[in-house]
Amino acid sequence: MLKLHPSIDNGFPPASPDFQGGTLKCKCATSPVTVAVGAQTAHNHACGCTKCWKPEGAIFSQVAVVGRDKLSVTSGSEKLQIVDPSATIQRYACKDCGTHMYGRIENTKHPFYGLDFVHTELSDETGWSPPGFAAFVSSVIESGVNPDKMSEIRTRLTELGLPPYDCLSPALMDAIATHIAKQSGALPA
Ligand SMILES: N[C@@H](CCC(=O)N[C@@H](CS)C(=O)NCC(=O)O)C(=O)O
Ligand SMILES: [Zn+2]
Ligand SMILES: [Zn+2]
Repeated sequence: MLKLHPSIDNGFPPASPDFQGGTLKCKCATSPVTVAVGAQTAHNHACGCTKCWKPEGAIFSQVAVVGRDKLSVTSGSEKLQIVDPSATIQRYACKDCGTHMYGRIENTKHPFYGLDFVHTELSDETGWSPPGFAAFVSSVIESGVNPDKMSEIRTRLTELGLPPYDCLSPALMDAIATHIAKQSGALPA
């Protein structure tokens, strides 16, 4: 069976109503970095891009967003370093185990400013919002996936209930374009 991501391959439970978040923990056996997320996440999805963190053996990342005011590093902050300071999303990774603990956008004009990116499978809690689509699917080829596998990958994603897109979902692409049009004046603010 094709393996996409350990939290996705066997299906996933629905979100728990009134779920209030949990604690993300890196993979270090001792002194792990911990991050408290104090709310349910939104827009959870599979991402095939080369920049998003993937667990061992996965070809997709699973990534969701939460308000930056709901996220705090609760231990091991000294082990965090920004993977690529020039990227739009500044991904804070544990320098010992490589796990990305959160991604933050500092550009206040960015459509997603105010949201942090998190991988909720790093938490032991259940009840997080499940993934709803797959983004940047064609990008898995950039990580070395054989292009001949793409049809099988898209079929499997669809079967799992994750419509595959080669950028973000239409709803998110529309939201980004609307934000940009309001900034440029093409649409009334
Ligand atoms: N094809 C590129 C796509 C990278 C990309 O654009 N990733 C998206 C989804 S995470 C993004 O918003 N990136 C912003 C960033 O990485 O800062 C790759 O796989 O590296
Ligand atoms: Zn670690
Ligand atoms: Zn990505």
